[in-house]
Amino acid sequence: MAPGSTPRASSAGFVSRHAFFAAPHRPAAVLLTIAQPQFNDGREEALHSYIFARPDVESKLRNSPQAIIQAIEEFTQKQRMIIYSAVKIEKSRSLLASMPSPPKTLLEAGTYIGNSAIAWGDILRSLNGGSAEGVKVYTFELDENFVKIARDLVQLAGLQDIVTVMQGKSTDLIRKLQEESAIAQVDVLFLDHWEEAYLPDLQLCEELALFRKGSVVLADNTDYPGAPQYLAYVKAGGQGGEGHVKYESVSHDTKSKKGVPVSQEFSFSVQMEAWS
Ligand SMILES: C[S@@+](CC[C@H](N)C(=O)[O-])C[C@H]1O[C@@H](n2cnc3c(N)ncnc32)[C@H](O)[C@@H]1O
Repeated sequence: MAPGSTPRASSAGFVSRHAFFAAPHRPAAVLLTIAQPQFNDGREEALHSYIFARPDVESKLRNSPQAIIQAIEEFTQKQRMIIYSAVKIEKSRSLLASMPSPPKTLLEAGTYIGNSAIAWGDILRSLNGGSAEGVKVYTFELDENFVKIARDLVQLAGLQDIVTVMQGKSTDLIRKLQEESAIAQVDVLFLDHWEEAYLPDLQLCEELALFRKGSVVLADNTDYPGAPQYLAYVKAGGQGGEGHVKYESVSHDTKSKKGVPVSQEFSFSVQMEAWS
């Protein structure tokens, strides 16, 4: 999609997500070589139809998160989609598996069609010995059509007891969950919505004291489309000062299908007390 054009039914945030195409720090060569993401033009409904019309939907896909993720991946070979790729999921799986205690609560900002939410549900359940007890993934999405598709896929994956798809703005929903005491602590925060919201949502989790020592924050696309303020913040270790989270942060590079390097930022809250 050309910069400046609009999707069929625009999602809130679309324009600002694409504002980076005109960002002065982006070299022109990069602008020309990276295919621009397209979404909300009917491809999400096409994915839904593709999955549910498959002859093996009941025999192979039902209650099999990994088979569903693979089916989504197969569909994306024909139609590009703005999903967290299988290679990133596997990298994240290893990272979460290395946490000293298995993560039980994960917040995801940016559900889209539910691909990564299904992966998180599957990963957390398996890291907790195959049990759904106390394991929760809350995922947030602005677009009501995407929410419906994600809920259907989560249900197909048999993860509805673990994964809750919530419609609305991530900031409002994080606050709501905390106010309703649905969450007291967050083991993993995954940021995969519009990049300008990464830092405000991270700081909201800090303000609400949702992190513990050892909580992990994963952020996708920190280099492109790019979340420069967020990156600067976590790379500096956080804002500093008494009561604030101190982060240690490392970038992981993977390559997109077209060979374009894309970066994820894995940040660990290593200290919750005063620091200087
Ligand atoms: C890159 S996609 C997420 C991909 C998804 N994690 C996956 O792997 O399938 C980003 C999604 O974030 C949603 N979004 C953007 N800003 C948001 C916000 N502030 N709150 C909730 N959802 C948001 C968009 O509508 C879009 O569907």
